[in-house]
Amino acid sequence: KQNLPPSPKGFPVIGHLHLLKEPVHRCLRDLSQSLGPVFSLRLGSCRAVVVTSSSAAEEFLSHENDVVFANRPVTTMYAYVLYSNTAVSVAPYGDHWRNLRRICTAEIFSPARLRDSLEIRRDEVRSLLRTIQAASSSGGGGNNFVRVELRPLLSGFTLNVIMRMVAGKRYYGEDKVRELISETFELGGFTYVGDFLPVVKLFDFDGYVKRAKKLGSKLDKFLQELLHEHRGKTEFKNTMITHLLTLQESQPEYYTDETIKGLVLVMLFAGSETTSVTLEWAMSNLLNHPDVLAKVKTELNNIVSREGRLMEESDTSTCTYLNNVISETLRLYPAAPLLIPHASSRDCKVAGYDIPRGTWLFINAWAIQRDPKVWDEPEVFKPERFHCEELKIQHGKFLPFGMGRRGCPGMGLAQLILSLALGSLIQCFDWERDEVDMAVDMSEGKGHTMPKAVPLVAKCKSSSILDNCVI
Ligand code: HEM
Repeated sequence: KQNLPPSPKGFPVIGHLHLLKEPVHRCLRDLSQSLGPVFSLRLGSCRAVVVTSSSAAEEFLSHENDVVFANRPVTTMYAYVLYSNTAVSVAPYGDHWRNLRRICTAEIFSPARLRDSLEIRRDEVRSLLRTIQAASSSGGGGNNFVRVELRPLLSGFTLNVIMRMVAGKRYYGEDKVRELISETFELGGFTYVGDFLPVVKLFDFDGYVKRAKKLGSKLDKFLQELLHEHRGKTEFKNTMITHLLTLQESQPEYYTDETIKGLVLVMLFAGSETTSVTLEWAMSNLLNHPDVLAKVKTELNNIVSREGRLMEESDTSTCTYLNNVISETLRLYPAAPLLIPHASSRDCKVAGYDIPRGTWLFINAWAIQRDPKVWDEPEVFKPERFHCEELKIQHGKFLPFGMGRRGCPGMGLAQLILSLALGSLIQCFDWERDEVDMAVDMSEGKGHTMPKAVPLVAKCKSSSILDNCVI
């Protein structure tokens, strides 16, 4: 008798699992065109609701319902990798999660902690610029444009920023962390078929459970070593781990080893690839829109270069057009197109529908941010639209960092990294497409963070500012 959201025709046992094709956000948007902005799917034994309109998103994640949907689905992968689903990104809503979020707000992302780590971000951006400068001079220097493969540079850069903030170490060139992170992404936390069809998990036909267990113990070993190093040595000052270990001494019940390891892992998983993928999309957009690129350069010349210096983090709030470019990139290419799935903790009624307890909730941010009912020329890259400050705070319409209680706590840090890195790349180099007459391919590849299908290769040469400034 329940009034459930509409649903397509499904099969016994598998329900609608067969309908999900990569890229899933596109496939769900297509389904919404016939089923409407709120529809439900049966994924094996799990029920899911998919939301594709800004008003419905706001209703699901608004004050009243936000608390009901503040849970996360429980998955096999995070049971092994994120300490029995207890790390901040996957923990069920409740006291433990609230405590983790409090630690994030007060001890990791507070303005004071971000100020403490400013030098790290500055240093890593300079190191990225030096690498590109070296490549451009080895290509003949002067007026010659040289080819640069940006993906490995950008992903190395963001991983180093996060690793240094967390553990005081650079990891560029060392493959251990990268391998562990990419194996985790490969196993895919919310897409394992065994979480929907328990029989698959029970017999572990594809060896997934075995791999997840093995990966969990490799990650734990790596993290325990990091904690051990930090306990033994005084050279690690001002890292997230030393800070949390100091707090552990006075409040051991809150800051257990497991809590600290879980926080470190989540920072690495949630913070590095999301940011590097966004930088790659932003550069790709700019190469396809040389007029926009020129406008960003002019803004940077007017605010920074005319003072004969390189961009600093303190400039990021003043460079509004640059920030609009980043917002427009996140609108068209959100690194978490379906956010992270939420789950309902009790039966509720939303948008006129009955939603049973335990329902998975997918908010299709990618589709909402391209909805022609909300956005003028939604498929066009137009940073000017963000001149209107209001757009950034209309939660249900622009939600690349999610919204409500489970919204991204790293948003401020991500914006600092994105703005400083993108601004510095544009200030210090002139950029053009690898093949001048051919647009950069903007198709989406496979993966949770919606990476580009074709890694970005661009051409660049040093700007005149580098003649006067030492990086
Ligand atoms: C461009 C960069 C980033 C994007 C687009 C992004 C986006 C998101 C989104 C969409 C969510 C889920 C929100 C929801 O479920 O409603 C999320 C959660 C989260 N993000 Fe980010 N994020 C970024 C960078 C970062 C960084 C740099 C960090 C930390 C170093 C971080 C840490 C987290 C954590 C811990 C959560 C889980 C929150 C919870 O479940 O309570 N993110 N992020």
